Amino acid sequence: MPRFSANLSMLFTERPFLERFEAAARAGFAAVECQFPYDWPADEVARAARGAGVEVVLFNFPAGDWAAGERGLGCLPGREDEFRAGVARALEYAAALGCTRLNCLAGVAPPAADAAALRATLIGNLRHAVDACAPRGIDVLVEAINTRDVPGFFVDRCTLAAELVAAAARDRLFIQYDIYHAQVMEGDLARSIARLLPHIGHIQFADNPGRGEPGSGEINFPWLFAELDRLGYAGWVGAEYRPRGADTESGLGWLRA
Ligand SMILES: O=C(O)[C@@H](O)C(=O)CO
Ligand SMILES: [Mg+2]
Repeated sequence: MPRFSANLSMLFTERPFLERFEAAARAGFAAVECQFPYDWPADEVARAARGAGVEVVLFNFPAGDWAAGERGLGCLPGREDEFRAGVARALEYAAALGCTRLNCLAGVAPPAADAAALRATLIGNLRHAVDACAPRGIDVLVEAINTRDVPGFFVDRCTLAAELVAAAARDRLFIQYDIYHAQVMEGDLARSIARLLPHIGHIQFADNPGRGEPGSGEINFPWLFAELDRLGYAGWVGAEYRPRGADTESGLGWLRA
């Protein structure tokens, strides 16, 4: 079985954030990840992870005004300074948490924006992020998000994420392969993972439809997890789903299968 991490932005949300680290450890996770740790002081997050004995394996760069509907800054012309300040802030947290993977969310394309300008902005920001992170031993990832859930998201397919990684031409820049988003937009999961494997730095999953735990939708996770082993994927696989039951624990049968 792959090495699983619990995404604390979606799992164990029945508890306050800083208590989720211990809950994940008790449930059997050796590692955790989250989307944004920035609402809590880095030293408090580090203390929670250390106290629970779990590794923090990934989080996102700051992604703009989330409450206002922004879903990332990477592709947005004119927001480069804000993106770069976010990289610096993420590096502060990564140092405190010992985290070596940071994910870049490209953002939602502004209406009538020039796609070439968005692409150039994203590539420039990815290069900046890698140039800032790589000397610290930190990988940068770019994640494709489905446009049914996030209409207009600029990087909507793993094939596009792969193309951007190639165009940026930087070491330590990888795809964050989210199985849920890939199933919604592209399907053909096993073959696309196999084809992109050398460029995948992290995998996340949820079932489809509904973004719930394995077994709540159409994806054959027992087979797919075994395929990740057969393919030799040695990275982390992040459980990033909405538990269907009253609490996270009741939906962890997949972890114990
Ligand atoms: O798939 C997702 O939604 C997350 O990985 C994320 O960070 C963007 O919300
Ligand atoms: Mg994801």
